Amino acid sequence: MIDLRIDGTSVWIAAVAAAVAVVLLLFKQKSRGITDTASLQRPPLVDESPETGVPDQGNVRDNWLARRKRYGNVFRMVEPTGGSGVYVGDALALKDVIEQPEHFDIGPLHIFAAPMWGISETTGNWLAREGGGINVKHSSHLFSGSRLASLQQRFVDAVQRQFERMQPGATSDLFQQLRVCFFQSTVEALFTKSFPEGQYASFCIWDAELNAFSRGCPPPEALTARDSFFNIVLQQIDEHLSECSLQVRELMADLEQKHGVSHRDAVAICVRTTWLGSTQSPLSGAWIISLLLQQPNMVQRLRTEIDTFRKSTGAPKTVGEIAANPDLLKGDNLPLLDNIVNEVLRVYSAQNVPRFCLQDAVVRTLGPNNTIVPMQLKQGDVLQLLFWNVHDSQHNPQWWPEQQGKGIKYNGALEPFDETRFETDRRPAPFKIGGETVRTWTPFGFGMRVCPGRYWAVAEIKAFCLLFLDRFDVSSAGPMPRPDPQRWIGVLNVLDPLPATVSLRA
Ligand code: HEM
Repeated sequence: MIDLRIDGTSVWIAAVAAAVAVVLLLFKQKSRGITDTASLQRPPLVDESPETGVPDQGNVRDNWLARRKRYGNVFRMVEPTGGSGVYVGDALALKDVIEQPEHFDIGPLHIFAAPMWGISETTGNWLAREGGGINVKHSSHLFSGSRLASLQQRFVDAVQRQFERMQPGATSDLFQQLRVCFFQSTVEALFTKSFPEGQYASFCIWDAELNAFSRGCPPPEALTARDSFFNIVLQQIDEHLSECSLQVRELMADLEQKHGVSHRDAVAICVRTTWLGSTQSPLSGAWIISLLLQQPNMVQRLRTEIDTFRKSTGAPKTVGEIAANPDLLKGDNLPLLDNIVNEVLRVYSAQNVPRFCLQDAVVRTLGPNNTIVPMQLKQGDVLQLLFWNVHDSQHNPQWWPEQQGKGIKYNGALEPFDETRFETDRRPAPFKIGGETVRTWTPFGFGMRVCPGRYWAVAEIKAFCLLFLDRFDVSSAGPMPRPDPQRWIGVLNVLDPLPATVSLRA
């Protein structure tokens, strides 16, 4: 997931703005034929909000909330560095952006972000043009159907190996332990069982520095961490390709043979996909178990749900067999688990993805009483699409109504956790405006750039949860850890440890 933070220290946006001239040149040809709003009656520019407009709140999350309170769901922010970005958290404006890829593209941003994964300038340019779309489309194919099933089986085998090694009886930071297990299982599933252990701490150092890589000045320790991860992936591919997942083998073959990407760059694109698959999912897995430990009654209900389902499947299946089969994990079979995963994605996953405005364009935003307020975006604007803002139940109670007595607001979370809001009769529906349908639930984005790993993400989070509950009991769990308000945008990082003792279930 693309994690571009809006903290005061970030000069990412400034770097992008400074390079706009280059990008515009690159995209001159592409922009031909796009309607220029000069010929239309111009709606107002997205409000310009001077940096001084809202006092610094001390962390990324509270800065965002204060700005939203003052400027609404779509606003231009002038960063302390002088660069500017437009934050789009309005359901209708998001639709307009996503559905006009000819106006709003992620492509140019690939050029700046390429060093994050060791992608060369040439391939960064290819990704910025046709390569980005090709890669997302091919990845969607790789992470679905029978290919997904084989990857999921590898993931489940890897989780079981990890869980076998967990020390029952010891008290430790369970949140951290779970993240590590999930991460290791992900890389073993994608590559091989011999993927060296102990990489997660270094991965996190690198993962936190997308902004710095994008502006060309990563800290030395992040560069070392990236290179170390890159070299392990390179070694896995060069020395054990036949043992790697279908996903890795087919991605490499497609990039090298069909698109003429160099071997090193094909590896770098694999590194990028692995990174995208290893940032959010391990955190989501750890958040879900942490939440369950706060609600023993929910654990009991989940165990009953899985037992009932196991027995209903003709020849009874083991939990491992169910966890390895993405079809069996679907919401119709295990509705409580499905609702919990959705609510984790809603409350503990603050989605933020960037787009670049290729040509002056108008987007519609929602005004009071279902009115439509058009706003103008300028060529060169860097947009941050905030899907999570639409999911915010406190901010949008019309789509996410609360029910008396339901939901628990945990320490540091912005809103109550209430998995019942995804039950059939409460499930969020898209809303209609003038006969047009607008989405209100998009944890993986939508349209041409929708997350190609979404089915795997959901299947692996569910499998991780089921395998854990099947194998372990937990005692003396500490309180729910708080999400880190400084690392707000992207799936939420954790601020506190979760001390807990695991024991094997009888
Ligand atoms: C909880 C887990 C995850 C969440 C919430 C998530 C969410 C997202 C979102 C919101 C986007 C951007 C969509 C857009 O630009 O409009 C995205 C892109 C992407 N995700 Fe995921 N994702 C998750 C897990 C995964 C996994 C497991 C993989 C695969 C290993 C993956 C691979 C990708 C790729 C390849 C892209 C496309 C980036 C591009 O445009 O080139 N994601 N994801």
